Amino acid sequence: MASFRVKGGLKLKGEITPQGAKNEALQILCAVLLTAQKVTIHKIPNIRDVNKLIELLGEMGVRVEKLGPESYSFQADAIKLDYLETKDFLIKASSLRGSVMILGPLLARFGTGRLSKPGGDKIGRRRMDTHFTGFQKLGAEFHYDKKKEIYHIDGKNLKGAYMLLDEASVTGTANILMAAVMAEGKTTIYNAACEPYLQQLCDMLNRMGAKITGVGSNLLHVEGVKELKGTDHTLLPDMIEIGSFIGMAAMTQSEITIKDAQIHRLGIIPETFKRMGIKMEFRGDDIFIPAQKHYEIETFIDGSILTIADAIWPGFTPDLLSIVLVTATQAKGTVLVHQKMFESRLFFVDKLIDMGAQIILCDPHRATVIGLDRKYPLRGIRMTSPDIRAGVSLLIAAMSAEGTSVIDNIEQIDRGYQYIDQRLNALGADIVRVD
Ligand SMILES: CC(=O)N[C@H]1[C@@H](OP(=O)(O)OP(=O)(O)OC[C@H]2O[C@@H](n3ccc(=O)[nH]c3=O)[C@H](O)[C@@H]2O)O[C@H](CO)[C@@H](O)[C@@H]1O
Ligand SMILES: C=C(OP(=O)(O)O)C(=O)O
Repeated sequence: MASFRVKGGLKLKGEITPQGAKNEALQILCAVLLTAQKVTIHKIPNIRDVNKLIELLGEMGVRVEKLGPESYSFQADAIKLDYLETKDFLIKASSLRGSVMILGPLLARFGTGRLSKPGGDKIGRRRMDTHFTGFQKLGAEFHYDKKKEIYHIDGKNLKGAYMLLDEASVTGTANILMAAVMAEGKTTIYNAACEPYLQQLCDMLNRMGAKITGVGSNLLHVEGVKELKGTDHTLLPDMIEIGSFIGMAAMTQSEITIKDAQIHRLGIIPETFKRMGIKMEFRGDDIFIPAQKHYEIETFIDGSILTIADAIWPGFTPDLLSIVLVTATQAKGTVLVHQKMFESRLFFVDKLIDMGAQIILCDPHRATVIGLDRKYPLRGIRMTSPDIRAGVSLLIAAMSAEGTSVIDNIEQIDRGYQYIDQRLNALGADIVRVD
């Protein structure tokens, strides 16, 4: 288990370029299974989850070629379906959440898929019903081996269907969409998730020959085609990394420019940080955050305490609520953070409380943060990172704190943030990786 030793109280200065988006990468990488032709992908981040998925694709028979530091080509012209029956496959596939999205493409192209319980953050229940109900609507048969915890999905000759998803699941929508693109006839997916990464997936599939309309809305229409061809795709900048850098700049009183942020695809994210009093300027496609001694959380118009809650896109992404929460600890004012989607994602606040933050955990979904307005700095402590976003929130807390902190279990952070220690040290941070 590796750790970060973080010297607090340092101000950062300079430019940082966001990595390619983790959660988009996981969808796009699974989509390479949909064609026997070559697919080239650019801006692939060098992070644990993505590397694991690339390795898994390689084991499945996909020919993987590294073309440059962030570019790869993939060719799925010799998939070894018998590998899906091995223990090695089940173990590797279950080590990350994103692997669940190999099921849709496998079903579409080969009429069969297998998976053991997918991994990912332990942040509450993470059900998969939406995925399987969608596959069943297309005519596939689903079987769950309870003893071995293996999901089986089988079905040749999928047929297009109308479906109203029981929840706008991100990976569920991607999975069903990829299963539907080669189903016979017309599929309609209502209550689809529509975040930018899904829009990117739709655009990529359309370039491969799919016929999807309604992109960007929660009503997708798919006209099935016989086969798909190769394409080139470039990932968006990671919006969760961008949000993390905004929070980090405010907490550490740093002057940072986030380069090439594709601001028009960030939805409500910049506005939400602005409501916390954080000043930022859009300079072309860069976000300039000046060093700011104080930032004051707005209230609602009637003077009541601001609530920041997650919601499906175009609402505020749940993956940034932990960052909002830590950033509020040194703001002036009070905010109620309401994590509606996941029930175990706020428990990391006990570490922030140990550091001196004023937080009341109201229940598993809600925490009230009373900002200290920098009257008292947080204190450096030793702590463990429970999940990817809490991990980065603790890193931000440690960077702003007085003294030195140690963060254990940084494998969680490495799941989704590329060379984060080196990139932040280049701006003036002091983070040492201890193995
Ligand atoms: C690999 C990947 O892409 N992971 C992301 C993906 O996970 P993932 O696709 O697994 O998450 P889902 O969108 O399926 O659902 C997330 C949670 O929200 C609940 N839910 C979802 C939709 C809804 O309308 N109502 C509702 O309550 C679900 O029951 C679940 O507990 O989307 C999540 C929600 O943005 C993000 O946190 C994850 O980072
Ligand atoms: C929850 C997340 O990831 P995963 O779905 O891979 O666990 C995340 O990226 O914040």
